[in-house]
Amino acid sequence: MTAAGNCALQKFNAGIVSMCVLGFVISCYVYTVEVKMEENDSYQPLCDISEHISCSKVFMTEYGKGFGLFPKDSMFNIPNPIYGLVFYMLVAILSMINDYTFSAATVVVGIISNIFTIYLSSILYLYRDICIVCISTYIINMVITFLAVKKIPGLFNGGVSSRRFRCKLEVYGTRVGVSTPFLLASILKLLLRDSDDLYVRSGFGGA
Ligand SMILES: C/C(=C\C[C@@]12O[C@]1(C)C(=O)c1ccccc1C2=O)CCC[C@H](C)CCC[C@H](C)CCCC(C)C
Repeated sequence: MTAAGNCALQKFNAGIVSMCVLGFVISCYVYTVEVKMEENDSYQPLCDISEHISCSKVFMTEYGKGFGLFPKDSMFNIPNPIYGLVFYMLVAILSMINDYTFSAATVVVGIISNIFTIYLSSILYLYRDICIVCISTYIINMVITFLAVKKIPGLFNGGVSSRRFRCKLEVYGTRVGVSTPFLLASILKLLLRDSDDLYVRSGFGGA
């Protein structure tokens, strides 16, 4: 059976790629919030809901750049969401290659991302902060790793899982593939327009 005809693989790939798109969009959002916060002190992002449910509280700490692991002048001391963008792009590419080595690599990268999740959530706990966008990326990383592990048996011919899946997702798969860039663009536009409103409002407050 060819990889393309294996519906189990298609299902897992569609799942992983969807999670990567979601993670990519969230990372874009986090990055725009960080940029706007640096431009304007009174900017209030949508993810700041209350004192303890706040995203901006941790973005501006030393852990918001290079995960707080690198010295200030290091070239790795870049905003965490940039790492996120590279990570989700990498996982999406790796997962679409239905080869044992690349699938194993997806699992390894997924496990590394879960180690970062444990580290970052312990920092959220120390700050007694609930950062919704951060926690969403933790859940996404867990789902990606779970799907990447489940995909492995489907790589082998006559894998146990392949018989159970009928190719219902073939249509869904192509539809997602075509519309994803458009969906992504409209979500981003919506998010940016919303935060611009807040930006203007808070700007008027100060003027
Ligand atoms: C938006 C994002 C994570 C959110 C957040 O990082 C944010 C924004 C942050 O400021 C923060 C502050 C304090 C505590 C927690 C947080 C976070 O939660 C992306 C994660 C993606 C994932 C966790 C990346 C996995 C890392 C790769 C495997 C690459 C590592 C590369 C190494 C060279 C460092």
